[in-house]
Amino acid sequence: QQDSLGRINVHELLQLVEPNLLSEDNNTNDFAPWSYKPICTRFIDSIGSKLCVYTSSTFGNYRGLSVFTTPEISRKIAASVSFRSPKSLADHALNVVESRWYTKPTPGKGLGMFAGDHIRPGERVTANTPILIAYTEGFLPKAEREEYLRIAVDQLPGPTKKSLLELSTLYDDREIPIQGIISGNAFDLQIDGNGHLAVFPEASRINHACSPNSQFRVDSSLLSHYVVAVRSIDKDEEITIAYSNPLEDHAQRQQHLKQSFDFTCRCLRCSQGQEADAALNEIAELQLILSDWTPSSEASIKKAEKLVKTYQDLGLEGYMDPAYCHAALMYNSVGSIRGAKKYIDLAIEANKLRLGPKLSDLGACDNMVDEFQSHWSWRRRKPV
Ligand SMILES: C[S@@+](CC[C@H](N)C(=O)[O-])C[C@H]1O[C@@H](n2cnc3c(N)ncnc32)[C@H](O)[C@@H]1O
Repeated sequence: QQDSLGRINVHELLQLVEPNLLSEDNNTNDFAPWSYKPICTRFIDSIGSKLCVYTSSTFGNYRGLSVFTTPEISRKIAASVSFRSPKSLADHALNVVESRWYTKPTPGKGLGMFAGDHIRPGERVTANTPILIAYTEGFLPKAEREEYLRIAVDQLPGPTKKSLLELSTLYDDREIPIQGIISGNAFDLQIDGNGHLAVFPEASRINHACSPNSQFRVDSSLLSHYVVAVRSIDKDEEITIAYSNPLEDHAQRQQHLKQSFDFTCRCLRCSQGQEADAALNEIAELQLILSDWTPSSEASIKKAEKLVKTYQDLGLEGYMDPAYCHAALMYNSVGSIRGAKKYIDLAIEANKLRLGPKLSDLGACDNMVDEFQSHWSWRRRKPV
């Protein structure tokens, strides 16, 4: 039976799955912190493990969480600070029900999320724990994966299960509805170096734009997902994030969005088509010049300021840290601590917004704060 699983049809599979649902441990009822006995697949050679469904009905202030992953990863999740200390979730204001936003239908994009009030740049829009996490794998037959995911969803608390099943679906395949929902709504979550897909139902209602007014980030150590405004958002304005890299050109963005999310983007930038790519080319050109440290370099303060402005004009406020870093280096390289300080502070702020408070990857700008004169870039260029 094991060898033929990949070839049997769904009806046969449905009869097979029940007896094949192996309990991880038949001898004890002690599966805390999980609320149900884990239900596992057989050993999957390519993963080097079985995969099991684990559900906590109480995690995240009784919002609940189901996980389909390996026993080893489930132990890591259970040992994480978010599981051991519910207070840590409160400390980070996670799963707080706020009236900062509401959802309503949008023309051509399904439901969308809108600002219930004016939201300032840097303010949080959502901050939540996931309700479903699934190990990313392509080894289980889809129908079999669906069976386990169905159990994962059925074991969630009623309102949480409802919020998941109401989400939009990427493909209308009645045989694998949960996978349709996951494909259309999940965010990547790395746990212990292993890819997982995680569903955060609030953020799932946020539509895409290529000049988004908000930015998301996932904190795997705290099992949390944040959406933060990157520019001022008016009351009743739609809240948007980027599903694809906004620094890619029009064709690349459209291809990614079509392939991964099955829609054609008609946002302001996309409506200008390839014409808007000229600004991206200008960014690339300016960055190349500003990265040239040879004596014949054409780098200048004017070009650094132009780079910052081009990012802003494209509505890429959430992606500004490289531009600010170039500007900080440029000012420092002509001995202007004032200019360097202004831009390094902006670069750090933008970087934290994008990657979270714990991470810092400023590349060439690293170690510049308060060390302007000992930084490698100090007076590297002749003032013009
Ligand atoms: C994560 S959901 C976003 C919320 C969704 N609109 C809903 O009704 O629940 C992703 C799906 O929303 C739609 N969508 C998101 N952004 C869009 C856009 N800019 N243009 C058209 N459709 C969009 C696509 O169908 C996409 O697969």
